[in-house]
Amino acid sequence: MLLEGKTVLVTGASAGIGRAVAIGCAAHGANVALNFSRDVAGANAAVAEIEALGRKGIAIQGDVSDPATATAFVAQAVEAFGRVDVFVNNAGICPFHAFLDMPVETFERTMRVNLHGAYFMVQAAANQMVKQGDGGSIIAMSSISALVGGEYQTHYTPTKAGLHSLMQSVAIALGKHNIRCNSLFPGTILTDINKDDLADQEKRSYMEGRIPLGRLGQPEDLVGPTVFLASDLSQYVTGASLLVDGGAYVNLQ
Ligand SMILES: NC(=O)C1=CN([C@@H]2O[C@H](COP(=O)(O)OP(=O)(O)OC[C@H]3O[C@@H](n4cnc5c(N)ncnc54)[C@H](O)[C@@H]3O)[C@@H](O)[C@H]2O)C=CC1
Ligand SMILES: C[C@H](O)[C@@H]1OC(=O)[C@H](O)[C@@H]1O
Repeated sequence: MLLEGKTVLVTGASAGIGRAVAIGCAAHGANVALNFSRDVAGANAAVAEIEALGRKGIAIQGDVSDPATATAFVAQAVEAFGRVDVFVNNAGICPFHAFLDMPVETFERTMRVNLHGAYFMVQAAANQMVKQGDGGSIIAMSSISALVGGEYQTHYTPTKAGLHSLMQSVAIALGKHNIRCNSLFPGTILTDINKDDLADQEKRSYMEGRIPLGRLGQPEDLVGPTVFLASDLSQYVTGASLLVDGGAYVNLQ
């Protein structure tokens, strides 16, 4: 088991990629603390799946845009499991909207959830890992959107580039503590975040056609890459990023 005995924390884990990754880490031996914002039923169902795998799970409610959520999440996870080995910053929103009339509130909310929230979560997890004194792994669910733009994502893509940049800088700041910090760059993964956008069949077919592996991603496609970065298999990997996009990024023509 690659994550036997490790404690993994995942934000935004009641649904989608976060939920798949939380359950996937448990399948590889970890106990998992889940942050969630509103979906109590989804969070409890994920904990039940983790427990069915013979691992411990705990769901802790909190809006990541509030910096106080970060310290509370880490403190409650430590109270439950004693330590933090792996922190996965996953929570995120992408309310698609045109650039020219982007509401200030939509812009600011996206920044606060995706980037400000990540900053304080990563800081809280890192402080706990430093206190423990034996290293750790921090993983940011960035995006292919860190590298390329989106017409209706002008508020979102900068947060994903920012997350990747944050991982690069904290990889330097935390290397002396043997805390590794890396980004995952998912392509288009079928979740609630893009359900409405991909309800447009023409757009969905276009997106599928861009992917050399011939399909859109599923949340479970992120489990292997996350477990790799969480585990000692990647012990010399830090400040890195990994595309998980079926090849979409390299497909110019
Ligand atoms: N689905 C996709 O195509 C891609 C998704 N991503 C990223 O993956 C991450 C997960 O997204 P998905 O699973 O696709 O979407 P999702 O909408 O299914 O999941 C997002 C999760 O974040 C939680 N969340 C939202 N705001 C929150 C807040 N203020 N506090 C705490 N939790 C909050 C939601 O409750 C939900 O559990 C996001 O950061 C997203 O940007 C990156 C690349 C592609
Ligand atoms: C929500 C989008 O479908 C998704 O989010 C990302 O980060 C990807 O680039 C996709 O555009």
